[in-house]
Amino acid sequence: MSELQKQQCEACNADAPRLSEQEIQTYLQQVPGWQVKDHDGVAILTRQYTFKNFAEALSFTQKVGELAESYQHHPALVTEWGKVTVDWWTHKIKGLHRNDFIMAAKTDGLGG
Ligand SMILES: C[C@H](O)[C@H](O)[C@H]1CNC2=NC(N)=NC(=O)C2=N1
Repeated sequence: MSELQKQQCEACNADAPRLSEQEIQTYLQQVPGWQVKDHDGVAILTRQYTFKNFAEALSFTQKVGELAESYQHHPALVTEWGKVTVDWWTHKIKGLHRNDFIMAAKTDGLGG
């Protein structure tokens, strides 16, 4: 299990600072497969997982949903045939917080 996977999300409020570009680059190295994309000026951490069929993609989506509920930190999820796209960001700060990288590492731990 990676260091990020073991960490807990801390409560994040609107005053929490967004990660700097340098911090983002450092954290990205710890979650191979994840990328940062820009959505209307908001940085989002994204990854696609592939599966054999729709049922497996849906089952993984459900697991990510349960993880999200347990941490009260919620991603955008797109489920397609053989594919799930997971986007993490922190709505309250309109950008990336360390929590998003922790959740990305925990998502990888679900065995997608
Ligand atoms: C009250 C509740 O905990 C907040 O609105 C949470 C819900 N889930 C969340 N999920 C994410 N990804 N970012 C947030 O800022 C966020 N806020």
